[in-house]
Amino acid sequence: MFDRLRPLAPYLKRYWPSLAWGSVSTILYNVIKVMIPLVIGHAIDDMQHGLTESKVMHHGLRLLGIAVLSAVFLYTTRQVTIGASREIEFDLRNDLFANLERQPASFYHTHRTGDIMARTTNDLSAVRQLLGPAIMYSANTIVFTVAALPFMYRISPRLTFIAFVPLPMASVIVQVFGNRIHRRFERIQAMFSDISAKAQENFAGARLIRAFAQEEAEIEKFEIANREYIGRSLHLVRLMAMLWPTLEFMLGISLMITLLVGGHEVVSHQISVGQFTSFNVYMVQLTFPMIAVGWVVNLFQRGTASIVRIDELLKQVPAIQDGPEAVASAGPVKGGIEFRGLTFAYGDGPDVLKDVDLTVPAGTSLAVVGPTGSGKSTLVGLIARLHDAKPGMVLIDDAPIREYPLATLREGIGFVPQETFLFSTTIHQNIAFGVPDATVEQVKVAAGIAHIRTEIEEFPKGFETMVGERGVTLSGGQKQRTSIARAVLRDPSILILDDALASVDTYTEEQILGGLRHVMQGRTTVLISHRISTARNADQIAVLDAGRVVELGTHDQLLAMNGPYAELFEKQRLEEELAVTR
Ligand SMILES: Nc1ncnc2c1ncn2[C@@H]1O[C@H](COP(=O)(O)OP(=O)(O)OP(=O)(O)O)[C@@H](O)[C@H]1O
Repeated sequence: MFDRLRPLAPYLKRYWPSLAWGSVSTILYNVIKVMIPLVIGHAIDDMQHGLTESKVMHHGLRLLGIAVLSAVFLYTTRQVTIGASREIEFDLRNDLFANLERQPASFYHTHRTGDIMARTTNDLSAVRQLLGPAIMYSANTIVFTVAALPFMYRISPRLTFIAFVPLPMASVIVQVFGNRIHRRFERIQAMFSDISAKAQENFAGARLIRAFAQEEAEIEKFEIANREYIGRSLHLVRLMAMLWPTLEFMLGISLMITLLVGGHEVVSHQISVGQFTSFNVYMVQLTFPMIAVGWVVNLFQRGTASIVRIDELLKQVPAIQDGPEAVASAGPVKGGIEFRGLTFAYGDGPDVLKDVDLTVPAGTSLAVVGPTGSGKSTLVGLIARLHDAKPGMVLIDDAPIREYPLATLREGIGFVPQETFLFSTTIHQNIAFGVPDATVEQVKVAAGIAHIRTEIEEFPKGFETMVGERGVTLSGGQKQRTSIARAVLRDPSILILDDALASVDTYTEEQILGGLRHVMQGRTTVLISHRISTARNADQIAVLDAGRVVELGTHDQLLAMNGPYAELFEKQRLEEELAVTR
């Protein structure tokens, strides 16, 4: 079990002063608590040998002193230990978030959001319980038992031995139960992740579910998963319900043995009534710490299961990060892009791009057209290192792309992805994302270039309008243009538009392209499109088909080739004519 706790070592080390102080408080608290039975024992013995008012007062004051001191140390124990567990929880949560934030997009394709959320909430809370209450209660039990044993032994070695006989049995029971609890808890946590993931997907895909009238079916599926979860939880509850009474029963037997054997020792004058009473008070004082062992074991089992799940996320090394070849002084990016004999596959999958040779001089534009699935998004994703090509296949300003630190590379790129994403905040904040010190005027200018400024200003709150869950829902085209404004505001050397004009009409498209042409003078633009109208003015147009560049040239050159581009152009021209005559 301790092996599994190893990931916590650096955190425990960081807070060792608190933990050390917590340990000192725990020891002092328990040492003081051990005095209570002794004082009571003395008081009872005094009753048999002429009790006076002053003696009563004396014992009373001693008990009061003990109560005050133990209260103080109990307070510091709880405050320091639970406080440290909260600090560690804080650090762990930050580290988890930071590591998740550095993961490439592919990580989120292979890990479900709900599962990640469950690990960062439920599992984290289980780890905190282990670090706080579990450690505190087990330390209390151990220290109190160690402190009380010599006193109990001094009263009667035989009685101590006999009273403690059932306890090893109790620990065996706890161990057996503990293993089962651990296994069941692991299954419960895994199921909880499943349920969270299911709920998250349902909320995110709410529109689709309504559109396909799948509410009832989804509710039913959720209910099945939920029933399974509760079934497994009840299994655990049953186990726990058996553990506690078993432990209490063992302690009851201990008390009974104490009464039988101790009573006999009192009758035969081996120990006094006061000593017998002290012994009993010790046994009662030990009851809760012993019962707590069962609960603590449960917390330990849960916590260790959870730390393993959290550690899996913490250990996840971002697949794309600065390597040894990154040159700290590289950059800033000027905008020259080259794909040299580029062949690329996702993981062990088939080649998605094959032998791509393309050069985009800084300050020029490249349009990429081609059928769906031909590799267009993959190609532009390689420029921002959203996925990594083999070394030497992608060059920026004639240097291998990996020589640029990721931050420098991405600072020089404005990326408008195919699927736009807006945060639940104001339109201003959404556009200024990545440029936190952008002025209101700069945001407005960027919105103007993306041809969305007037529409935003028509909202009652203008650029301060909230988007998403807490505000307005923008149309697909409005979202795309907000996303373009966001990329333009970064003042990038390379602007990448991945089918970013698909949701706007041809008139708006023309206006945006006109604005961009002006802004992007001297900078590099790469745009993906299904429409010839978007691509036709680019300095170069590459036609991709099944991962290969099948045609490359200007609009006029490609038309003259009479190949797939000319075919596409003709098809779209006819479609436009039909739309006009209809
Ligand atoms: N993350 C990924 N993991 C594995 N395969 C992927 C991944 N992303 C894309 N692919 C595969 O790579 C191929 C090219 O996809 P890509 O998105 O680059 O095409 P595209 O030309 O941009 O298509 P579209 O015009 O439909 O957006 C497709 O076969 C796709 O299934």
